[in-house]
Amino acid sequence: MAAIINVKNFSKFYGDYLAVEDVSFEVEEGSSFAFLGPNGAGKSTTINALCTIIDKTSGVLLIDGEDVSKQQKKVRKAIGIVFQEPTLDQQMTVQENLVAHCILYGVPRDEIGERIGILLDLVDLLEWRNRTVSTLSGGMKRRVEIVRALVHYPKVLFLDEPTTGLDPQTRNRMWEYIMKLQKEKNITIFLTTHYIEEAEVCDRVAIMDDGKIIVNDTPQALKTRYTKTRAVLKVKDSRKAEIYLLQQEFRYEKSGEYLHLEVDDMERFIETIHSLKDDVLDLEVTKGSLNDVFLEITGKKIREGGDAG
Ligand SMILES: Nc1ncnc2c1ncn2[C@@H]1O[C@H](COP(=O)(O)OP(=O)(O)OP(=O)(O)O)[C@@H](O)[C@H]1O
Repeated sequence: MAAIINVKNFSKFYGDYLAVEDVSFEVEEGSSFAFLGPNGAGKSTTINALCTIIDKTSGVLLIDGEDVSKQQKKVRKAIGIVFQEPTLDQQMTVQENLVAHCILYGVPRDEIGERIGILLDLVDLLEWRNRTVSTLSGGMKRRVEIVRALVHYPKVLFLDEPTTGLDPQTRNRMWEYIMKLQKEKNITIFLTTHYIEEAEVCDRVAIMDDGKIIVNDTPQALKTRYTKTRAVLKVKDSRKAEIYLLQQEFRYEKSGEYLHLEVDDMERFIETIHSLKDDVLDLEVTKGSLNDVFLEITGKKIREGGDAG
């Protein structure tokens, strides 16, 4: 698949301060890409440069083949943005906010009503279209913002901490809506978040620290590379199993009926389980979490300074 976002050697100085240093990455069309990092890592700077809100110091940033510094109008039409801070007009109705956005983005007038209707329906807000925004809940407002970001049919949707401050249930529902919209419209999602479970369901995860991208891979590959796989084993004859594990040089701990071990070499582990198969009563194998990956790479917890919601 082709890359729809293409960043090469991007750097950004604020005065003398180098906030982003020589960052390169690509995002495939139709995929979801989570951009993680501790506070001050340079995520907003990168997203703002891609969204034409700030200019780069050096490098090349392309969206759908267009240079974000030179083709700002084209790029703005190709993207939708949902920021953490709400930007809807509180005194206007849902419909009025969305129509104003459509006009600004040159959506053909005879399509405006239908597009708004379809998208509001997808996020279960059709019957709220004539309500004043100030009367909606936080989660509903955020859904309206997502509809607004999509109503001009962008190819890329930028979500900068879109669910911060929402309760866990609303966050889950929001995320379901986002995934549904992504599938139906084949939109590319570029997400920054402090909630690791939102990154977990993305196709790729990049972790930024101190202005640089440290890793960029699938969640599964990151977990395999940066965390330990652990196994918990229950056997009929624990002495026999323990002797075998020691012979095979596995480190293990005993806890009640269970043996806990670290799996450094999956092939050797599978062979071991195969040899013990007549004795094994129960087996659970778990990889470390994306949280563990984040901690291993940055030395910080992802929610440090983030919203604890
Ligand atoms: N306008 C600015 N002027 C000077 N320094 C800035 C400016 N904007 C950001 N910075 C600095 O650049 C660095 C990167 O900031 P940025 O906002 O991109 O980080 P972030 O990863 O988005 O952090 P957060 O998770 O807190 O939003 C930080 O050290 C920040 O203080």
